[in-house]
Amino acid sequence: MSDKGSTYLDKILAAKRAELAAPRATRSGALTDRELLELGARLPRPRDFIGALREGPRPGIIAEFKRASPSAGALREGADARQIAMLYAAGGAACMSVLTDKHFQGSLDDLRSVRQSVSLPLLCKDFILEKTQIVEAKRVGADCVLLIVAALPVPQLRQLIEFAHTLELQVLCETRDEAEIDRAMAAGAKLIGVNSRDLQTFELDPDRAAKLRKYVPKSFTYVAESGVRSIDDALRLRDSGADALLIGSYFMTAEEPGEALRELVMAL
Ligand SMILES: O=P(O)(O)OC[C@@H](O)[C@@H](O)c1c[nH]c2ccccc12
Repeated sequence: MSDKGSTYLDKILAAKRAELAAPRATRSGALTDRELLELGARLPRPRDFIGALREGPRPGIIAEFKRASPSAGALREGADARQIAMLYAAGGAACMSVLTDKHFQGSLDDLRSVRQSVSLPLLCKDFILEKTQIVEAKRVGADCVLLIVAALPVPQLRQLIEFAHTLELQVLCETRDEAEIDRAMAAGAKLIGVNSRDLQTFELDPDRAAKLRKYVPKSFTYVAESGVRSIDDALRLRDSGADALLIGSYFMTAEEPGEALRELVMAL
């Protein structure tokens, strides 16, 4: 157990706030809300991330490009985002996620590279705290953004969901317990994720996503996030009723990421 105030999530969020407070090179840094909305609305229309998950065989796979994680360190030295994206697309991913936060050695450039190489719907996986980040995600080609309920007070969560939806971006709202699921649904989320890894401690509870499935009505799309380490893990989550599985490390550490994905998709 770690004290409140010194958890991993708190540290990452503090670093993110400092990053956001520093003068930025990007155009959207100094804009008013209205200017941000106008800028965001002019960007190309996003793809239908949720539709891609629901149309194909269930559960749809969201394959994640992830260079490293704070808990495991580097996952694949020198990984090339374009190349991995093409392997994921050919291997049968419904969608892709790109980790763009620097604690995971990611960047928005990775997302931009992936956008240039595949047409799959893309999730920008970052610690989003303000509207500028949503516009930046859309600018590099995201179709969906992650919002973490544990990182955002309810009014802010609601406002960011609404802002993303106005820009026609979809939102994956990440939760870890029943109370957070209720907050996500009340705030307007349609795509609900349950992360089996606790971002406060980085500990994995492999049954969490299956246990919490019953709290989310079928009209929402339910994503089981993290901790799939084998085909059996994926089958168990499928049987618990997950609509989609978000999987990163298992593919990134596989000798052949595209093959590992193809085998998993065939087994489901
Ligand atoms: O590598 P895994 O265990 O398959 O997990 C992927 C994804 O769920 C994980 O990267 C993740 C889920 N939510 C997050 C929030 C921030 C950073 C990372 C994450």
